[in-house]
Amino acid sequence: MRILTAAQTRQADQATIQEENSSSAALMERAATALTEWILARLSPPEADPTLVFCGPGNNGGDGLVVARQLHQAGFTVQVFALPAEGYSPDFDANRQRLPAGLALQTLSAAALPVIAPDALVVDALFGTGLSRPLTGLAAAVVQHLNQAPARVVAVDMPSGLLADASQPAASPVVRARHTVSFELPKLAFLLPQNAAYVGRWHTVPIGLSRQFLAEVETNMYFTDTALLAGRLPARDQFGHKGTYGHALLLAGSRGKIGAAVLAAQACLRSGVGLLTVRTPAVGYDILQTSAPEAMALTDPAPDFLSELPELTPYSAVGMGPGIDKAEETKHVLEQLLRHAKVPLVLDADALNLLGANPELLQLLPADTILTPHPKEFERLAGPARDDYHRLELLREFCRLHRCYTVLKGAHTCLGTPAGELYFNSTGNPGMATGGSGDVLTGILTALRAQHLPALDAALLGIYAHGRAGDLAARHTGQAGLIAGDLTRFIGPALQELTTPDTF
Ligand SMILES: NC(=O)C1=CN([C@@H]2O[C@H](COP(=O)(O)OP(=O)(O)OC[C@H]3O[C@@H](n4cnc5c(N)ncnc54)[C@H](O)[C@@H]3O)[C@@H](O)[C@H]2O)[C@@H](O)CC1
Ligand SMILES: Nc1ncnc2c1ncn2[C@@H]1O[C@H](COP(=O)(O)OP(=O)(O)O)[C@@H](O)[C@H]1O
Ligand SMILES: [K+]
Repeated sequence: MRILTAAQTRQADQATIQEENSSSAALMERAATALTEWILARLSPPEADPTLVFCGPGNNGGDGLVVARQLHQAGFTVQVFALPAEGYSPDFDANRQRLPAGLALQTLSAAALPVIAPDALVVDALFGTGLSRPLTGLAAAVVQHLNQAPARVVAVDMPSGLLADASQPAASPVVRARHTVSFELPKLAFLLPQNAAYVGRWHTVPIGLSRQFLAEVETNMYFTDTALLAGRLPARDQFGHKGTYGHALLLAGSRGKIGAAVLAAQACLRSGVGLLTVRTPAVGYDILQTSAPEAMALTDPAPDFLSELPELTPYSAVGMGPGIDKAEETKHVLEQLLRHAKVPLVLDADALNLLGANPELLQLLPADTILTPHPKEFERLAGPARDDYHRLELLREFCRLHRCYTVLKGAHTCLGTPAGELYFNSTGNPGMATGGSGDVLTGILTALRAQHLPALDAALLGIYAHGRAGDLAARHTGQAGLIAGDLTRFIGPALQELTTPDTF
């Protein structure tokens, strides 16, 4: 699905209203009803007693008024408050009129902010996508009051004070929500680690925005879901043989880190590759042959680290990095690889650190190479970022400049493309924050590239399947108990879910 800016979200509302020949009040009623239902599905009136709804002067506040009315009608003990303002949006005013007699709208004042009991439910409907400047005065005081209260906060559309798609002004307070319930699509702000403390757990509820608008709106940001992946992974050919599915080469491992080579090898084998050869230093020979007997071992003459690039002609893709070292000889191997490879490359870990330490090598990067840095490795490649938004700018620029696909790993791994698109991943869990998870991803990506998938398809499918394998594995192990080797068992089922079914 697409990720829209705040301005595009307003356009989506307008397009929907026009297409349906309805009104903004009708859309507000629908959006707020979806939110009320979200609450009703989770809490009964005694579990949210009292419920305090805080409304701002715009349509976010209007949503709050509708939610207050509906929860009151559903038997909740509701109190509803509004910020004083010179003017309120027309739909706010209309919904103020619709408040039932037993539910008076109270105007907030700095001198008498309402007491919030620990077991209260707070609905934050102060500001949404219309926030236009930093919060000051009473609005800022109310946000701070909510943040000091021990109660659970559900934010409507956005935690108030947070911008949907740009960095926060430093001194502006932001509501720290337990849950943020947004309409139809996630906002960019939800996907960035720096906002996690404000957004809490985020959810989207469908409100029937125009399908046509959402399919056609120009954007370069996407949230990767199964719809976006449909048709990208072909079913296996009935008469396919091991030659059909490519021959991958992994350059991996050093003394003490042969495990990284094993993990990448097992992941590669589980991702459908026809043949796999693994080049490790000599110390890795017995280990690899024992723990991944399906792979061919091609050992380097050096005992402890990679020192020579093997002949590349047999291979249809090469992955380099898991567990290698930053030895001068290994840098030479990387340089030779970049100069001579005629097949797709995947670079990870110390291959990236070697690139960062020797930026002249970046000029040799073949087009469509996939790089898989975590944020620290990315910093070594592209320099320090001021914040998460700036890091995305650096990512776009880096991919454009080097015509590469860069997988910036994290909770919502972000794939940058040479065309300037950003794809945020939707699968995975914190159980995957464990040594070796990244090695598994390199194995998957190398296998998909070896099978002749285009770089974009391989990266999108590989990142998604890696996270999905983590989600499937965690059902058995729990998040804390998950280790990288568990991921390899579930890559097959994850890829199977994404495989294009045979149609009649
Ligand atoms: N598709 C959607 O996303 C829908 C969105 N709706 C709601 O509409 C909201 C957007 O409504 P609006 O555009 O009216 O915007 P908001 O209600 O988010 O805020 C705008 C109001 O706040 C004031 N304001 C902005 N920054 C301020 C500041 N720093 N200090 C004090 N006042 C400030 C503005 O003057 C204006 O009155 C969404 O967040 C959502 O809750 C729904 O009602 C309908 C569907
Ligand atoms: N909180 C999380 N939620 C989802 N995925 C995560 C989370 N933490 C880590 N991951 C995933 O686990 C992998 C970790 O890779 P990396 O940092 O290279 O680890 P290593 O070098 O130990 O293999 C990445 O693909 C990342 O996206
Ligand atoms: K809000």
